[in-house]
Amino acid sequence: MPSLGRLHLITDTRPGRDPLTVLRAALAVARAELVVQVRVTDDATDREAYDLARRVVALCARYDATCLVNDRLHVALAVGAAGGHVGADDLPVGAARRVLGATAVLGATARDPGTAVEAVAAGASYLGVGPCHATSTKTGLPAPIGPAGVRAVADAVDVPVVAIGGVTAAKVPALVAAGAYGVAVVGAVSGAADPARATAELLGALGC
Ligand SMILES: Cc1ncc(COP(=O)(O)OP(=O)(O)O)c(N)n1
Ligand SMILES: Cc1nc(C(=O)O)sc1CCOP(=O)(O)O
Ligand SMILES: [Mg+2]
Repeated sequence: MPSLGRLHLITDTRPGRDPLTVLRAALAVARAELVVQVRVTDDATDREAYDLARRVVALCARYDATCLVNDRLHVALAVGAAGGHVGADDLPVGAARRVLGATAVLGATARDPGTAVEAVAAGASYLGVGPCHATSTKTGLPAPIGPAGVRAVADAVDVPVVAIGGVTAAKVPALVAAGAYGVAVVGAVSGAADPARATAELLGALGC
């Protein structure tokens, strides 16, 4: 299984955002340390997801960075991504593992230790854990679990824990101290005036 980067950038495809421009800026700074998760809005077509994902795979390949695809595992396979990420509304982790194969990177969302242990037993190779802090990027989330919630999950599993939800560079040290291996962000990079600088700040906070 490929080693996992510690900074995960999730594409922001909301209206007015320019995910590929943001990605180019982030890749130039983070290079192989970056994991890019292609996440499109639920109303996007598979063709739109495919078109974005194949462009992201090509950009990542220039830097030896990792591309994952959120939810749509057939798109991950179609574009030759390194793997995918699933949550409670997606294929179960075991089924996702069967789809992607034994060597793919497979992330699963876990908000508590019990779910985390089950996800790892079913084949998850890392866990997305959150929401750590309040976020306006995604609606319908439960209350933030904070660093203590991250610690509870990290103590229960032996795969990398990637903290997500309202993560900024300033919040990274407490999350790492709680056992997070890495962080996943949307707004901290996509919403920054200078995405390259924001990427550098996140990497610095991670100690990369
Ligand atoms: C790294 C990471 N962690 C959690 C999620 C959330 O996945 P999910 O719960 O399936 O929600 P959607 O992203 O599909 O709306 C994630 N994408 N990445
Ligand atoms: C896509 C997503 N999933 C979350 C979860 O907790 O499952 S939080 C989130 C959005 C993260 O965006 P930002 O970095 O802008 O807060
Ligand atoms: Mg999902």
